[in-house]
Amino acid sequence: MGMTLTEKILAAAAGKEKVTPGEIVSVKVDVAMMDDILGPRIEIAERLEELGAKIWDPEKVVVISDHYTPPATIRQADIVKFTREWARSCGIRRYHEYEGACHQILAEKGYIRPGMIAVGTDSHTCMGGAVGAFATGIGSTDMLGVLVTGEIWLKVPASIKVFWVGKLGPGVMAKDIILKTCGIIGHAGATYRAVEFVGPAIKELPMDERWCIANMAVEMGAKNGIIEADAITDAFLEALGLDKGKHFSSDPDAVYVREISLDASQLEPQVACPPAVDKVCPVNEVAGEKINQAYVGSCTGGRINDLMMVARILRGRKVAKDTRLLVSPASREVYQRALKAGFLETIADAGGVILAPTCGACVGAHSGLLAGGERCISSTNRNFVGRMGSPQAEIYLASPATVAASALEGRIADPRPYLEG
Ligand SMILES: CC(C)[C@H](C(=O)O)[C@@H](O)C(=O)O
Ligand code: SF4
Repeated sequence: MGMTLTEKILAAAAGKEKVTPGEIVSVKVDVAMMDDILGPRIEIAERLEELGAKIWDPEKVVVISDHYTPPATIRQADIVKFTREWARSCGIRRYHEYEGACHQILAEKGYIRPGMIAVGTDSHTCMGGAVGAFATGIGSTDMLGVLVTGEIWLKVPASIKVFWVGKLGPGVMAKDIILKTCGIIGHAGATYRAVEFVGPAIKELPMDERWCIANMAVEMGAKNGIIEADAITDAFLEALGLDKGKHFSSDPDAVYVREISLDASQLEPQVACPPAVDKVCPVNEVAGEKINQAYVGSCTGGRINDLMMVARILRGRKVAKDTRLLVSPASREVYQRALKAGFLETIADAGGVILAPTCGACVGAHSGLLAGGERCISSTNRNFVGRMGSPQAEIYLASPATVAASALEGRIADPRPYLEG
């Protein structure tokens, strides 16, 4: 009986020929990421000191201050200062702040590569699976164990295969693929599972779009989301001057606990309705709902490909009166590329407001952008009560294309008419 991609990566990292779902293995970690909000300040620094323990390999540790940059309170500023000083004191060279969301930094710097084991103190660390690595979010206690030993124990997750055939139509994006998938599997339907995305519709996606899909695996409860590395992955890493890593692929006779087959050519733009990520429907079922705010940003939907799509829809048009369009590039690097490409100018000319690259708005770390009774459509990954501000505000999740079209109309809108011709 063969192994799946996830099982093969875990077997190699555990130094074993074979692993089976449910088995407990100890694997060597290649990348350990901590962010400011759940990183060293949450007991890790203190416990390491108490233990008199050293970090097993500072070169494999990445620390990123992103949730609290820019700080909205003095306490947040203190946390960023503590995180920065701790990283320096431990000789951690790869410390980043004011550069954007942690998962985008891990991605665009090529810190995570095919075949690697990557762990991070943030639930969307699974985004690293987009390059054919095993990447998962862990808590601070587990991270303490990783920092001291360089290993982590894992229960091998059984795999779900999501097979996407066909080709996405104009105005339909990877976010629509992952929202549709979340709607089918449900917010807990992949609990402690690996979700492997395969098929021609996935294979033709550029890296920017693959990150979005792997990022939201955790919104189905998944342990990890993963896309097999291929020539597109290699080209992405080559452009960074990095090695291709170790490519693995699922055996033809690999065993999956569930297999779902979907057709991207039939896929319409999707929307996740408040207050759950799996309350998903085609955009036209909620089109016309008034919105007060449209948000483009985050590690899910703030990349250059997203900003290019937003600029394409906004070009020569104006954001609706009484509607706020806020755009936060996923990282400083994306910001600079979008500036050079003129996308930010186009967005600003249409009436969009460009915010700094930050987690802040996505997770309400800036004490929230939304007042009670307001409605926002957002390219982010969570729409829980109170996520972006008032508990009486509502958040719809959608692709950057749908967000842009909705900003123009001041109501939830299908982006496809804006892309015809
Ligand atoms: C605040 C942080 C712990 C959280 C996460 O782990 O995902 C955040 O990044 C989020 O998006 O909700
Ligand atoms: S989901 Fe939002 S808050 Fe969480 S890491 Fe990504 S950008 Fe930051």
